[in-house]
Amino acid sequence: MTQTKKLLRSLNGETQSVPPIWMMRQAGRYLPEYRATRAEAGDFLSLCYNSELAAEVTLQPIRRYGFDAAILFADILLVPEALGADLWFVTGEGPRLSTIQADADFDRIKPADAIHDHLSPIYETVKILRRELPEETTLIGFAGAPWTVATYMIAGQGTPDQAPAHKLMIENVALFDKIMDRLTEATITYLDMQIQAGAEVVKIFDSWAGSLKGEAFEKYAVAPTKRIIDALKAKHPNTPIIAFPREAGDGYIGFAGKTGADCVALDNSVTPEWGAAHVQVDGCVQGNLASRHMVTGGQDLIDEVRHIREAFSKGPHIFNLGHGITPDADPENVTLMIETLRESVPA
Ligand SMILES: Cc1c2[nH]c(c1CCC(=O)O)Cc1[nH]c(c(CCC(=O)O)c1C)Cc1[nH]c(c(CCC(=O)O)c1C)Cc1[nH]c(c(C)c1CCC(=O)O)C2
Repeated sequence: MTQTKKLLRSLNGETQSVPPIWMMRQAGRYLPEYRATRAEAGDFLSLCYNSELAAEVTLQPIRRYGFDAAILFADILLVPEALGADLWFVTGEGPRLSTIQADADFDRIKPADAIHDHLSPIYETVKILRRELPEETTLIGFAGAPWTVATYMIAGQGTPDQAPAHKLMIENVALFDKIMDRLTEATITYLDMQIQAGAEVVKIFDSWAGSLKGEAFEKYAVAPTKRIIDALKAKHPNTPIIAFPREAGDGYIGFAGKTGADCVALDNSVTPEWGAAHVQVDGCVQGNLASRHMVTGGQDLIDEVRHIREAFSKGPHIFNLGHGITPDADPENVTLMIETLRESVPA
């Protein structure tokens, strides 16, 4: 079938002179309408589990900017909560979870197929979005990759170097592997349900992939991602999958081939020229404007958008930031980014 949706065309391998664009964390605190809806919901987690309001915040950046894709509003840490972990957010600091440090902690974790009762509001959000999104807008579902989610489940919070997870990997690899397996199974069934509910693309966020090196990268970033993609492709061969092994560096090379991902998202620790030469040679890439440009704006932003568009112009590309937009971003700079990207390309 020939695709008419702009995002799906890039994911099918088409080179477009103006690439599709969306933005990580495009529904977020930099938008006054997001802050108002979040206040109406009460707090961030209540917003995630309120299907009507979660759909509303997903739609806000589509209405304001006309992005080519909408990403389901939820969080990667809802899966550990559905598996039985306690989860809460500390204002100004970030997530907190009950920790897994011993076998007895793992025994309290539920089986993977027990997550759906808890996550049913998320599937409902997906259904509402498929009804309400403009027909040209692609709906992206997502989950965290097992390694990234495990780092939060083990430490009970975000950590700069993921040390508690690395420590458990060394001191009790059997327990560590059990956590990874359970998360891999849960991620497969969670993404399967999102696709059944109407997600047209799914993205796997491995935000802390960069702290895995060598063999550990192969075992805990590449292998679980491949297992998830193999399982999803067996059921949904036509649903494209974006993988984001953030800050993987050389690990980006060959990642699509090794895992079966249709697109690899690049953070801005690599240059677009490097990404084109080493990653786009294998297929579609997504990225990779530094989020700080959404704060600083100006000619610097314009130059960098043109630079990235040009560097990736020889192959399939989805324009995005290298990581999520930050709360201090100026909404006007997002408009400037989109207008610059969509301006007529000099011959
Ligand atoms: C590590 C991680 C998390 N969540 C996520 C990741 C992986 C991507 C990344 O590295 O950013 C992914 C995520 N989180 C959120 C989405 C929704 C879709 C999107 O807009 O991209 C997605 C895809 C909403 C959110 N998730 C969170 C917010 C801010 C919550 C608020 O409104 O206060 C949003 C919009 C909270 C969150 N959630 C998480 C943290 C560490 C935090 C606190 C940091 C922060 O406040 O920005 C865990």
